[in-house]
Amino acid sequence: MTQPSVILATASYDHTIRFWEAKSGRCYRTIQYPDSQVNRLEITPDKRFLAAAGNPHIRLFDVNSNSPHPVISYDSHTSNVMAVGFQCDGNWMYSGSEDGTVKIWDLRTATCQREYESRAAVNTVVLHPNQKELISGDQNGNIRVWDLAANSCSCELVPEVDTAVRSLTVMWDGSMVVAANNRGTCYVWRLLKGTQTMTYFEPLHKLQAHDGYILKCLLSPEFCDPNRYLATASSDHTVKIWNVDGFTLERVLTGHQRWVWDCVFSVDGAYLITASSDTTARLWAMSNGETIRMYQGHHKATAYEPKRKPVLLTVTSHLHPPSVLLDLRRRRSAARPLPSLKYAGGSTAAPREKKSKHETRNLNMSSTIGGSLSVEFGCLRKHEVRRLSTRQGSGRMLSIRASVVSSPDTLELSKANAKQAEKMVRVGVLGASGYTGAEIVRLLANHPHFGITLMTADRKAGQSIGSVFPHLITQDLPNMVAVKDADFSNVDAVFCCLPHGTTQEIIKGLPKGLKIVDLSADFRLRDINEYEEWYGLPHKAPELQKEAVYGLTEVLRGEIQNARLVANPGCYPTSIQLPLIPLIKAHLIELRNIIIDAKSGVSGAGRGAKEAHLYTEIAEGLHSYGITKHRHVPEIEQGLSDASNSKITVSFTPHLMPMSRGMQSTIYVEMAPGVNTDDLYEHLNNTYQAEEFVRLLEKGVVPHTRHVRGSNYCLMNVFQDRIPGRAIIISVIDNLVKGASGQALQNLNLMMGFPEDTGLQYQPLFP
Ligand SMILES: NC(=O)C1=CN([C@@H]2O[C@H](COP(=O)(O)OP(=O)(O)OC[C@H]3O[C@@H](n4cnc5c(N)ncnc54)[C@H](OP(=O)(O)O)[C@@H]3O)[C@@H](O)[C@H]2O)C=CC1
Ligand SMILES: CC(=O)N[C@@H](CCC(=O)OP(=O)(O)O)C(=O)O
Repeated sequence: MTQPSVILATASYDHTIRFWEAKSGRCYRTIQYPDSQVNRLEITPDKRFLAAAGNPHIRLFDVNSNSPHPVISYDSHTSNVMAVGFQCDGNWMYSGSEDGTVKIWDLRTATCQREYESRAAVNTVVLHPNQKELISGDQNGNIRVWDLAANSCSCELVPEVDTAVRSLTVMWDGSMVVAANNRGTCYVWRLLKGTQTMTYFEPLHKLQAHDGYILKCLLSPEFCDPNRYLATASSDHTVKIWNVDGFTLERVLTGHQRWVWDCVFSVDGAYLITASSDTTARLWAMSNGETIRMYQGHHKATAYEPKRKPVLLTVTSHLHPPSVLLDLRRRRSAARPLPSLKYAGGSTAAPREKKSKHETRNLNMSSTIGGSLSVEFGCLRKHEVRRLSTRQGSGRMLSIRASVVSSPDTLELSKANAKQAEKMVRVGVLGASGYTGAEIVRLLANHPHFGITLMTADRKAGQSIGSVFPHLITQDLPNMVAVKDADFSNVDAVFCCLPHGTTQEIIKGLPKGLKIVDLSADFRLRDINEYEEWYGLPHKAPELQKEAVYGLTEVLRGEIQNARLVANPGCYPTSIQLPLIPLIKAHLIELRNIIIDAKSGVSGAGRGAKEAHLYTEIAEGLHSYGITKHRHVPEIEQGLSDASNSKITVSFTPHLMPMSRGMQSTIYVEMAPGVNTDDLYEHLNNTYQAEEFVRLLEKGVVPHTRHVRGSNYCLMNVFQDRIPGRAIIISVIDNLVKGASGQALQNLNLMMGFPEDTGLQYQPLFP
């Protein structure tokens, strides 16, 4: 699909996001956002995705698809997300929330890489065009500058004590910043480059722009130059356009019937789009201030919202008039503040000094760059760098500043520094003498933050890892001990690589503070009766089952991040659910007649000696087993049924292949009426294009197990069946990596707040 040159999207408290044809005013796509209001929209710099900030998620939608589902969700805020934006090359995303934090996210893995704690609800965040400083404004009236290189708060400004800062905007060339507040006032600072990376704020102007609240302020884009404008959208139903040269009023845009919440310039600055709680968005010509088009379709607040809460509209756009074919890398963000309950007579709504309309005041402020106090401006200026707490990853306090590399562009931890600065996560491997345990040891050999302090075995207790697995002889690790002799005082997290049936009691006995990834099947089935039926064993830890989170990373990332106990999926279920869940969620395939023909390497059965796994029984042939009765059936059906909200029954036949590792699932499905294999391909491609480990091959290319050997990848593809209306999906993984230890490590990375691919960047071993 070709990239649209015009993107205009709005969202509202009516729980929908709408895409509009800018010229005709037609709404051509509506996305439901069922579980929250949408506070804020932003388009990625490559214009492929739309970020929608809700409560408490940020979700990324594909601009070019018709999918109602997000491509990825960013889930660690705990309250309304009020601001979202992107680094200019789209390497990372930032956000601000009513939970009082500003976060930086790895776009692809959805992990929070940094967290800065403000002391009040964050209403607005902007990124300085130098890409090195985030500026946030909060409900208590504080403006804070977060120096990304130093990883600290480098400056605090309080233009008006206890008056919420609703919106911030930075000039495209980084020369000026404007803050707008609840009293209708704009504060303007000239930005000056300091001796190091730090920017200095020189008070420049105070503008009493509106009598009501200013809900959004926005400086015009680069291609407006040499004319420079400031737009201020207000609760007084108007938008005012100010000439930045002297801050004189250029024009007043009137027409909206209620509060104007948001506005955004077209790329060339010739148009402004506004969004109002009168449920309309409007396109205005900057040349004469007239409405050119109205966008109508949003509704009043839904039953979800408290009565009388205003309908809030937010807008984002990439409006490219055909004559303008310039790439705008520094397009300004379309930040939009939310209503606050404090508006209704709260402390922030103190009586205002009555001023003449349009009055501007040049306060002739001190030009001292490092001045500690500018009384005229009513603003405290702290040149002393203040260290507010910062966090690395989701929740891990970073106590040592030097542990962050100086390159704010990549925001990656310097491995060397991080090792020095941070405590290693001490990992226990229960069942290290088995296949999946040994695979964990192999993967952790290159992990910068995880170190093994404990390993257990049963028959092989007392032995060294090198004696049991000579390929791991180089690993300087403690000898394996029996579980009963294990000392967990030296352990932060555990991989449990034990046979099912033995695991529940062992995990129940572990110290409560440990993070646990269980590779066995003991906590995968939510329904304990189902576990007992399929595994023929009583469940020994039903209370723990309630807290266990199923660890299919790409599907349940948000839950996994916050989990203490993760039930790592089975290998067959991983290879099957990864392609089927997105297709089911998008209603692209029928829920009946799903037939799965799956093949596994023999290591899938573990290292224990069994007659059926002798070379003579396995070699030179194919061995079907567990027909209709395999214990992965309820696990597969649980995941697919969750995706469809209805009970799904599958036909699943596993086979043993004469190979040591690898797994292929060949899945036969019926497509929904009107759907073809291109639709399935497109949807899977969209779903997984931002994923590191799940990849759709080029059309027609067949996935083979030999192409994932030793790696954490899942490769898949879709083929047209000869029977009309049916499709064949092939998915391959390495059963010991993505099917077990690799996915387990991906999950523990998430649980400990590290990028989820840490220690997993092995390319497949081929041939
Ligand atoms: N192999 C695979 O591809 C996959 C496996 N899994 C699951 O991961 C878990 C581990 O599998 P895998 O590594 O293949 O199994 P293995 O049989 O290779 O290893 C089992 C491990 O558990 C130890 N162990 C066995 N019985 C006990 C016991 N009663 N108490 C304490 N420790 C015990 C063994 O010690 P010792 O060797 O000293 O006797 C060994 O370290 C299983 O639940 C399996 O179903 C999940 C996905 C894929
Ligand atoms: C080849 C082979 O025997 N494979 C195993 C599945 C491996 C796996 O994922 O087992 P868990 O569900 O116990 O974790 C089996 O079919 O039982």
